[in-house]
Amino acid sequence: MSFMLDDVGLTHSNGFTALSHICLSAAQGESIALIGPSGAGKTSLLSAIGTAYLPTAGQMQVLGQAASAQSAARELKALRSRIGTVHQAAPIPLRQRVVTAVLAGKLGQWPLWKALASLAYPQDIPGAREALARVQLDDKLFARCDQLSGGQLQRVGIARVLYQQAELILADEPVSALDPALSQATVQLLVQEAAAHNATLVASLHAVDLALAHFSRIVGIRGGRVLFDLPAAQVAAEQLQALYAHADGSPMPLPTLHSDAVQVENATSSSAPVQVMTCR
Ligand SMILES: Nc1ncnc2c1ncn2[C@@H]1O[C@H](COP(=O)(O)OP(=O)(O)OP(=O)(O)O)[C@@H](O)[C@H]1O
Repeated sequence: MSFMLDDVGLTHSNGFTALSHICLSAAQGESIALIGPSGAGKTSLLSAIGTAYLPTAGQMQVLGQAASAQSAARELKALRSRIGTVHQAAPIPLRQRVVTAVLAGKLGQWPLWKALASLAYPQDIPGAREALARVQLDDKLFARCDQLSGGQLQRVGIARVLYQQAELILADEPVSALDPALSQATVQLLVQEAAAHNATLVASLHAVDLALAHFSRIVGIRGGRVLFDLPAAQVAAEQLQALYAHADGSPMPLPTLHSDAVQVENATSSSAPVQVMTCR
């Protein structure tokens, strides 16, 4: 088991409940796409699984460890070093060199002396070059991050996670700054790399066609709840209409969906509403 959330809720410090009654688990090596409208709770769910926000209700286990507000800081730090996160906007200091930003993926795994030394002089230049080559950015090895485009910076964030060789990869809109061709190639790369290293991958995506084309399992999130959790081949037009419908139930134009996998344009809305999944 890679992670298991049992009736998890997350209420932020301002009192807003972003997640409720989430029951979700994944076997090690699974690839899961999270889809859902803006504000549905996808980032909150990824943050909870990555232990950046700890659940305020329910139980959670990640990589064999219970993770809660009661967990020791040392245990959480060790756990986080096994989790790689690709952010929508990579949290990379812009004055940093690309090589240093990539090597930062292993700072949590290296002994303190090596981590500090690497900040002064990169400790594994061949490793960083190899990770950058996988996202076609090896020519930028010694460039400063503030000399890169937003899309290139996003790929540096992906190279960092590939270099980290994380057991669990959480990717929050990992291709939001990339053009369609590069988005396709980058999602494919993430899925392939995760599979090659038996890492679990959970990625939130607004591009439903990319999710359906590259991931075997699709989880639909809406209003902080899991609306459906299905093999990609079983995701039908009704599920997508319910997921992206306006609050009053009227259908909303679906986000990017060009794939032949789901013929949503021709779909008629099902009269049976899609039910929110309950834990048991
Ligand atoms: N730190 C926070 N404090 C308070 N509320 C928050 C916080 N983070 C997120 N929220 C709220 O939780 C809800 C879910 O946000 P979240 O970012 O998880 O959605 P999302 O599905 O990732 O959206 P998007 O697709 O637009 O990125 C939103 O209403 C948001 O305003």
